[in-house]
Amino acid sequence: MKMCVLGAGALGCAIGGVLTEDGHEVWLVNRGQAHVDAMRQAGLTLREDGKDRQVAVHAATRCQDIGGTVDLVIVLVKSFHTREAIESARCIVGPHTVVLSLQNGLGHEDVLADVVGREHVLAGKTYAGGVMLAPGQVLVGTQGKETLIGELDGALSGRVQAIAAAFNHAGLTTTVSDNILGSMWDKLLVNVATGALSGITGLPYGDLYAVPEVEACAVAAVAEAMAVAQAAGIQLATTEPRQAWVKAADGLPAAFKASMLQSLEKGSATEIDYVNGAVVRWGAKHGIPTPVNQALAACIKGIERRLPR
Ligand SMILES: NC(=O)C1=CN([C@@H]2O[C@H](COP(=O)(O)OP(=O)(O)OC[C@H]3O[C@@H](n4cnc5c(N)ncnc54)[C@H](OP(=O)(O)O)[C@@H]3O)[C@@H](O)[C@H]2O)C=CC1
Ligand SMILES: CC(C)(CO)C(=O)C(=O)O
Repeated sequence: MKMCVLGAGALGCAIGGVLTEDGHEVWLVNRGQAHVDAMRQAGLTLREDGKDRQVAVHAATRCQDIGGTVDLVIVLVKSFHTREAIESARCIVGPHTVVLSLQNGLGHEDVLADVVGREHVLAGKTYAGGVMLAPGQVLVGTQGKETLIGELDGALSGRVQAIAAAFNHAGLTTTVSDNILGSMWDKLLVNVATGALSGITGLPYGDLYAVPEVEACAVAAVAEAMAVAQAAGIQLATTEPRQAWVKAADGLPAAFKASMLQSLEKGSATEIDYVNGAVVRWGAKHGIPTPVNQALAACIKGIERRLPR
């Protein structure tokens, strides 16, 4: 399959790297010249289980450099860059191209559909992870981590099954979901549990999980989000709020920092509007109060305001 990872940063390089190793023609598109130059010169370095391996990859700063359309675009820019990124990728979207977001949070599919047309768009979420170590080098956390993908209408189409088969063959444990909205909300609950609280406290997981008041707040935020999902008719696999809190730390070391904290430490904006902010918006639409998520979002917005501009 010919693919493009649009926004090949921490997670995009982890996923794009293993797909390349499995023989796919994968273009890693990232606007950062230093990162692209490093990948072109020395290949992409994947660090997994303490060992490094080099993968020869196609890397570009612009989709125009790919030459022609692709079968699959995997969107992995941060949420607030989605529109700009997909607009720059129109030249690689042909009549049969599928566009799949694996980003955290809610709302990306509408933005993608707006630009390329809803018929091109699949939805997805992943529990895989990646950390940028240096330009051209990423820490890969894909083994045993589930990815769920699906058609927006729940159809078990040939194209979604073909993509799942390709991902599975490459070692990305992937399931086709006939309830992708539910799967997306299950992942949202995981991010609601720890994202904002990590960002506000500045704590890595080992310390975050040692504070009972933090856990109580996380569980309350997830409970609100579950009430919103229920009012919106979303079918969740999560049956009680604490599951999301436990799942958020599954297999991660004590030193792990949630992506929201990593963003703030880099001086970047966070995806709060697409995570707790999405819960607040959906809550308002369905008449469910969301004071905990509102407070968490407000605190992160305040912290973002302090960042140097
Ligand atoms: N990292 C992880 O473990 C996980 C991440 N996710 C989700 O995946 C998404 C990506 O996260 P992550 O990989 O951590 O983020 P990164 O910031 O590491 O990667 C995104 C990259 O996309 C680049 N970019 C932004 N706009 C464009 C553009 N128009 N064209 C090309 N490149 C662009 C960014 O450049 P610049 O830095 O200049 O903005 C950045 O290098 C997020 O939604 C996140 O929530 C989900 C699960 C786990
Ligand atoms: C790793 C995980 C699942 C939970 O912290 C995550 O998605 C994030 O940090 O954004």
